[in-house]
Amino acid sequence: MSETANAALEFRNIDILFDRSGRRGAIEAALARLDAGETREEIGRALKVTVGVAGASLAVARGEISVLMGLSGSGKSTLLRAANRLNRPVRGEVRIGNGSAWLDIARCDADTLRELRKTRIAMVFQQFGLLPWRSVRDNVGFGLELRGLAPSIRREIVEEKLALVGLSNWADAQVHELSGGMQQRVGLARAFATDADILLMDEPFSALDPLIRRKLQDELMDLQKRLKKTILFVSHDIDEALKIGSRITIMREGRIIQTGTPNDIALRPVNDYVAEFIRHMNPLPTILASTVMRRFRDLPLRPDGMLDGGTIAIAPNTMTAHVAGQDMPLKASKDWQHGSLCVVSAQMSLGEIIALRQRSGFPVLVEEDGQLIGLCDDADILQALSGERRSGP
Ligand SMILES: Nc1ncnc2c1ncn2[C@@H]1O[C@H](COP(=O)(O)OP(=O)(O)OP(=O)(O)O)[C@@H](O)[C@H]1O
Repeated sequence: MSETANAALEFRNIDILFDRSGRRGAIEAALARLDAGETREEIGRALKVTVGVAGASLAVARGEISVLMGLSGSGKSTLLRAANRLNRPVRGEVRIGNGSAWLDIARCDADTLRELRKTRIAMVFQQFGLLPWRSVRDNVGFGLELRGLAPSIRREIVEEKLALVGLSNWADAQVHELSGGMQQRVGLARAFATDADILLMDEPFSALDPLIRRKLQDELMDLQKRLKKTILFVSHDIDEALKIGSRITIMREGRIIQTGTPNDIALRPVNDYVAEFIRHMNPLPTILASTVMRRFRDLPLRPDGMLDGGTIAIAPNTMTAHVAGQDMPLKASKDWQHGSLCVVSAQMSLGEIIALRQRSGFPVLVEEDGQLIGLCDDADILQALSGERRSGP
């Protein structure tokens, strides 16, 4: 299946320009300069037109969390806001699946747009966007009220969404009585209450302190496993992006520089700009066992026919290993007990591998499709942490 066939939302060659000159024809003139290869800065200086986004194409797959990453001013929010036409592209399409057809949000009529915003696309803002004089319950039900749903139906939906975000006991509180983290949960519950299949999240956690922020990231990922929404998420924090994103898009000066899975971005940055972002990341949740490990096929053979892994020798055929002076069975489980070897999936994160290595006291073995394929020992872990990673199969 092509990438776009499974897309719930798709940006195609989007240009978003802001005219500060007030002159007729300024946007057209800016587009002509853009096509001629002028930079955002040159166009801004010559015409007083800001290039918010240029030539951006991105397919957001159904059920994924797609993160837009970049420095301040790189165009993340501007692109996100094109998804519900808070910003209208001057060129390009914003396609949303509508039954078996596609709808262009950039060009649809006002009634269709209103309907899309009410039922299909919900937004969660950094500053929560709550109504402080209303109760938690009334904030969550606000969108439903606008849609004219009867109070009894509203109440039922609101209770359900409050339970989802763990705020059932706070339904009657005023939002100003809640902490920042709780207020953002109200924002989430409000977005879920609309039943929208697409959520736009503009730095929703960046106003929160780091602990609460991490907790809400975890909660969002848990909720997402159950709800399977299509989420477009803006962040300027590489660790957040790598943690929650199924795919990450790096933007610079209005343009998309690279889109890929966290592992792709971390291991195969397309240029120095992306590599610079990666240099500042925390690799623990992102780097996978398949990247950290030494592959069995690269290990030397000992005279007794076992694979020589340094502190451990392995006989994959008989599923045994010789380590710390004893023969031990290899068991395919990530459950650890001190003194037993662990076999983990190739998809396990470096953070988890380190924990297992510490707890078991032995190198961690890696399997894929039921076959043992490699091992991670201290030297492999240190190498991964130092940024020198083995890549490719
Ligand atoms: N409504 C607007 N009118 C004029 N210029 C705008 C408008 N919205 C965005 N811009 C400009 O477009 C560019 C991209 O801004 P945008 O807010 O999308 O960046 P960002 O990557 O989201 O940054 P941040 O992380 O600081 O929010 C900036 O130069 C900004 O000044």
